[in-house]
Amino acid sequence: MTRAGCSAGRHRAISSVEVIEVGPRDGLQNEKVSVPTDVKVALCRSLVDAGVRRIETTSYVSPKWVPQMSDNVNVMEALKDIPSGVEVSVLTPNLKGLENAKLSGRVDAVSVFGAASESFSQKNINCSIEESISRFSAVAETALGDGLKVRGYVSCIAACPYEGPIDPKNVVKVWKLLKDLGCYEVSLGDTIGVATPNQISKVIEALVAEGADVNELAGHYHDTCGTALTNVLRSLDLGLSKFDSSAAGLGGCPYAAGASGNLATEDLVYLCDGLGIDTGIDFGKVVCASEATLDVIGIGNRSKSAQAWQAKKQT
Ligand SMILES: CC(C)(COP(=O)([O-])OP(=O)([O-])OC[C@H]1O[C@@H](n2cnc3c(N)ncnc32)[C@H](O)[C@@H]1OP(=O)([O-])[O-])[C@@H](O)C(=O)NCCC(=O)NCCSC(=O)C[C@@](C)(O)CC(=O)[O-]
Repeated sequence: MTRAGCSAGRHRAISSVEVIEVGPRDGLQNEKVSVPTDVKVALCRSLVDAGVRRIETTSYVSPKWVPQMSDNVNVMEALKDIPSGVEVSVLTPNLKGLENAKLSGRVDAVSVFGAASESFSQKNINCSIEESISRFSAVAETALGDGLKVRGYVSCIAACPYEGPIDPKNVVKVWKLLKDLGCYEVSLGDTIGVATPNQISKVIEALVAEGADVNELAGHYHDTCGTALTNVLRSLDLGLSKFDSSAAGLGGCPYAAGASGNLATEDLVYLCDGLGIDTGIDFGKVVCASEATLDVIGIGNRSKSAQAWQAKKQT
């Protein structure tokens, strides 16, 4: 049976998936409980020990806007010795963020984060899309000149918490601008976690029609409506092999009310393991990696596969 807009079963041709662990940043930026620096650092280390090879450790944003990330300098100082084979990335919305990130000495890639919605751009980074691109341009030029990689995000690829549905054309517009700045990869954010697979297809197909290389796109799907994994499956069908996820399904966005956590890394790994797709990540180790963080926050693991694994372990 062929699904609309894609050939069924193409995911079987993908033999490995790159997991970009965003829990320490996207996961923790929105938690009400402030997580101590040493707990964040231990989370990052345990995730790397579980096999994570790309990790977004923190963000260099205004501490007034996102106080949960205000210990960025200390987090990065403690992570200086993360093995060189692990790509460490951080969010940098402007030159001030970039300059601070560079001081850490252990950042491989910086991420600029734009949106396909004007309202979200204003709420999230206090400027229009056009102004954000001009700021990102300065960040990208300096970062690339300093030998850093630059990653791009497009938020609200399917819907915006303030404007509702978003036309894929707006996603294409921002993707092009980010690509022109020199982003090696653009992460497609279903920021409020409402997209369904056909919407994801429309966005990816619109990008590919305008020349996007699927190897330079990543899926960043929140799981508010329980569709994140199905969106991964559809993305695999369409050739994507890079996905952002968050240990234990932590997360949300401070400027997207009601948005729940990211796709859980455990669920992504469980799916890939079942499909015979290599992630390099040990499922049991990644479940254990977030335990101390969850204890501090006072919540359980939000991943269904992790919950099942934990229940089985207790019997
Ligand atoms: C972008 C700004 C800084 C503009 O904020 P602003 O207030 O317009 O900036 P400003 O240039 O007017 O500066 C105001 C103050 O902020 C300081 N400042 C200025 N820049 C920095 C910086 N880099 N680091 C530290 N401090 C900074 C600056 O020094 C000044 O300090 P003051 O003089 O008042 O003491 C602000 O709006 C901000 O920090 N926003 C937070 C954005 C954020 O982190 N959002 C959540 C992440 S995005 C997301 O979750 C979506 C994503 C990526 O996951 C994908 C998806 O799911 O879709």
